[in-house]
Amino acid sequence: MSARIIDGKAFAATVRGKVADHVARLKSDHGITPGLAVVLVGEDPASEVYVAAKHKQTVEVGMASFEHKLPADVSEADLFALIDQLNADPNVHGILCQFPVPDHLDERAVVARIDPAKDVDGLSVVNAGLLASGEKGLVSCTPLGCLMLLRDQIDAMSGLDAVVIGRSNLFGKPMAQLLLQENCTVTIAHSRTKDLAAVCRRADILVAAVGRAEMVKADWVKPGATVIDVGITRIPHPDRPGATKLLGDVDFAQVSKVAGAITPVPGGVGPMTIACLLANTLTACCRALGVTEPEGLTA
Ligand SMILES: NC(=O)C1=CN([C@@H]2O[C@H](COP(=O)(O)OP(=O)(O)OC[C@H]3O[C@@H](n4cnc5c(N)ncnc54)[C@H](OP(=O)(O)O)[C@@H]3O)[C@@H](O)[C@H]2O)C=CC1
Ligand SMILES: Nc1nc(=O)c2c([nH]1)NC[C@@H]1CN(c3ccc(C(=O)N[C@@H](CCC(=O)O)C(=O)O)cc3)C=[N+]21
Repeated sequence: MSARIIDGKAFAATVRGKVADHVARLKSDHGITPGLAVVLVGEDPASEVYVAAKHKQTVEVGMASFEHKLPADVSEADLFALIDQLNADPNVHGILCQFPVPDHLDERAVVARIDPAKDVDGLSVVNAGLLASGEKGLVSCTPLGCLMLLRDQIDAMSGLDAVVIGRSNLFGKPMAQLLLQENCTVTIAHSRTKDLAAVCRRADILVAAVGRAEMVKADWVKPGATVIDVGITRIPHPDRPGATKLLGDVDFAQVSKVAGAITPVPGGVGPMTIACLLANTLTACCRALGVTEPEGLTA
């Protein structure tokens, strides 16, 4: 048997379509255009590509996009001055600082400077705490995207065994909280987990977010399980000199023979991340205005 391939690219397009409809309504009913500010420090080529994609998609759904590129040696004080200005700007509803930032800057301090109401990455202590308490906040984009894919795939998540490999603040922890909210029995695995393969084999829902190419093998996967591959490793392309290729954390060729459903890399979780960034910006804008939030775009 071979697994159903979950088309994250197509699903992300429908999410962006919903966002665009709501943006149009906000404009016509309230004269408001939601705005997203993206801050990029330095010249990391991968980050440049992501930031360009975010800008393009933000404009496509009818939102305002504000890009701020700062030199790699920018001082913390200058970066904070920009964030303060964006926090105070009524045309900016969402703020994202692309990570990684250069070593002399502290990511936690950067996140802490962003107004939690505009923290569309959901990384602030306030938003992490709201999620853990089951209250309404802004949820990190990649786990939110995975949740949307899972809700679409699985009729009843309640009572299922879910295993998340990875415990980062950006992904693993919020993903586990969301699965818990769906009444899954959740295990968070990490680099110190004993017999990871056996832990994974229990999972009805297996989510891998490590960053080790193709580490999840077919005999780690329960037959019929839903497998979500978050990991992204960029390697030199085997056939095309100079080009690169993306690999996930899951050995797709083998695991897709065992799983019930699986996300590919690319074209799975990745496109959902940017779609959810736009969804979060719209949500933040609706909350700032005190108008009804769109349905189906939040946790
Ligand atoms: N598709 C998308 O939109 C996105 C993709 N990503 C990708 O997801 C991956 C994870 O990202 P992120 O969470 O930020 O990464 P981190 O490096 O912050 O976290 C990686 C996690 O994997 C765990 N880990 C490392 N080695 C092993 C191992 N051998 N066995 C089990 N667990 C292990 C670590 O455990 P420990 O805590 O013990 O060190 C850690 O919790 C990356 O490849 C990243 O590129 C990330 C964000 C968005
Ligand atoms: N503050 C912050 N928030 C983030 O959410 C954040 C970040 N920093 N730094 C880097 C990671 C990574 N990330 C991705 C976004 C889109 C794709 C994506 O669109 N991937 C496509 C393909 C992209 C390609 O071909 O290069 C796919 O998987 O199909 C992947 C990864 C967001 N991140």
